[in-house]
Amino acid sequence: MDLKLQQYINGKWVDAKSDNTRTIINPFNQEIIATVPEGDESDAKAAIAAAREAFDNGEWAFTPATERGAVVRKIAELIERDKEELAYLESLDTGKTVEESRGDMEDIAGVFRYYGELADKDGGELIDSPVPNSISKVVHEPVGVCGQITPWNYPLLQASWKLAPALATGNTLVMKPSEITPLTTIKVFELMEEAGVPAGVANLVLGAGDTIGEELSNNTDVDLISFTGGIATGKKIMQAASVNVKKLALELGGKNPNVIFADADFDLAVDQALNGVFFHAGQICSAGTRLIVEESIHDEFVNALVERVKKFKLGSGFDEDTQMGPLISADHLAKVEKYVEAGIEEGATLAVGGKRPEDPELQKGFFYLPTIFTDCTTDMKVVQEEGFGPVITVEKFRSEEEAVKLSNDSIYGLAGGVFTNDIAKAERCAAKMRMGTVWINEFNLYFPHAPWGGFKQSGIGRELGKLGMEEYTETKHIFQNLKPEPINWF
Ligand SMILES: NC(=O)c1ccc[n+]([C@@H]2O[C@H](COP(=O)([O-])OP(=O)(O)OC[C@H]3O[C@@H](n4cnc5c(N)ncnc54)[C@H](O)[C@@H]3O)[C@@H](O)[C@H]2O)c1
Ligand SMILES: C[N+](C)(C)CC=O
Repeated sequence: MDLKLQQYINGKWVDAKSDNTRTIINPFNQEIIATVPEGDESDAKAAIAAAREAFDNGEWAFTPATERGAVVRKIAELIERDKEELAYLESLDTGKTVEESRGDMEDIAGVFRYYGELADKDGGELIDSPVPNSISKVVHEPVGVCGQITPWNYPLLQASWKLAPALATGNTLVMKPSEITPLTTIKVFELMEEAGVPAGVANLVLGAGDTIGEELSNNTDVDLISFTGGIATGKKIMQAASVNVKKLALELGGKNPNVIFADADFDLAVDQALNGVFFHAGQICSAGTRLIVEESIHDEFVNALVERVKKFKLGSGFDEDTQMGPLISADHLAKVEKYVEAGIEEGATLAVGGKRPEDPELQKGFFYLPTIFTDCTTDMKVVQEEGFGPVITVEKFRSEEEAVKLSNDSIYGLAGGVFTNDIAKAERCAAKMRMGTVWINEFNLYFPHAPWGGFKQSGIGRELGKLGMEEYTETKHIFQNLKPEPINWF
């Protein structure tokens, strides 16, 4: 593996100060694929100090946005140059199919290109001042030192949503990827160094959340935390970040409704219901795991899903016939199994799946069969909680109002879908569904131009789009009196 298996601090590739290491395994067969440094608070402190120095006394914040944009676009070019290697590493690390990883790499290059092009498009604005003989202008400045923490399910995609806008707006940063899937994030730091990101501007620390992650949240030299991960972790970060009132961007979990009306295109809805959940074995924040089907087509729709699910090919992400790979870890597999047990105990009916596969080829990996529960009610834990695995729950509805009510009966508000050929009805539902993204006759589509993020406990703020860039800026009003006179009040 041609990869610097180290941390990157102040422009240097380094081991952990403690010399501790962590092994990284392939979830398909539990083979060791790499050994990386296991940093701790002292490594995090060194990286934060480098980022603080680079922001306070370096040039990056005052580099013309046009030049910053060119560096960010160069990163996009290098990602495209190395996309096959990056896709290989992502599938090796996460178990997802290499086709999915190739798609991720295209998306990721697009994110860096989008923010590279947006970098110098917002020079602020002149205000038509109400005060005679004055100049009033609004400018956007970088926030400062940004702590960036990412999850294991889309390691490089979620990293790109943070790195690209932060660099484009002149911030410095310390990134901590998930300790179990660091490989593509290491690679992109190699590419950022090659693209000319100055020493100290982007720093990479490797290790656990309760050491490095907590240091980033607690350290008063960090001005912003951008976190993507589970709600429980997000709440801990919110509390820790209050130490110096950090700016916060939180992209948290989802339990995403997918509403299927009887007047939908049936085959499209079946296909999209499967795509909406079983990509990456359901380990997707916006997976449409909460299926809500109009009663009149419920049985036919469920039967169609079950027949398709029974034919799924599970296997290695590097086998081109594979449709679904393993879950990320033994711990996560155990969590999904407990989640399914709870569904059975609550009275949901197992229509298909609900156990590990028996295929001898799959016994070394963390595999779980695609699973569908019917006879589900909104009060069930298996309906309300994010299982983060290949598990669909199915509820019925009889009216548009009931469909929307069920969709909104959740602590989450990340994303949702509506399938119908009555576009007026789709728009009415979309207007009432309390979530950051609503797809109509589509599911799990996203691109750099449109903002992404959650209502309610699915998060705070937005990534992607212009809002994703604004998250990394502070807004300043500069007022100049051209004919100043004493006020003589006192
Ligand atoms: N909203 C989105 O866009 C989005 C995208 C991807 C994943 N997710 C969510 O992420 C979750 C799955 O990812 P995960 O299992 O890696 O989540 P997680 O919360 O367990 O870990 C996420 C990151 O936080 C770090 N961390 C753990 N404890 C920490 C602490 N106390 N302080 C600081 N950092 C800490 C981890 O090391 C990891 O890097 C799911 O809930 C999924 O919905 C959301
Ligand atoms: C990539 N995304 C944000 C749609 C799903 C992440 O889990």
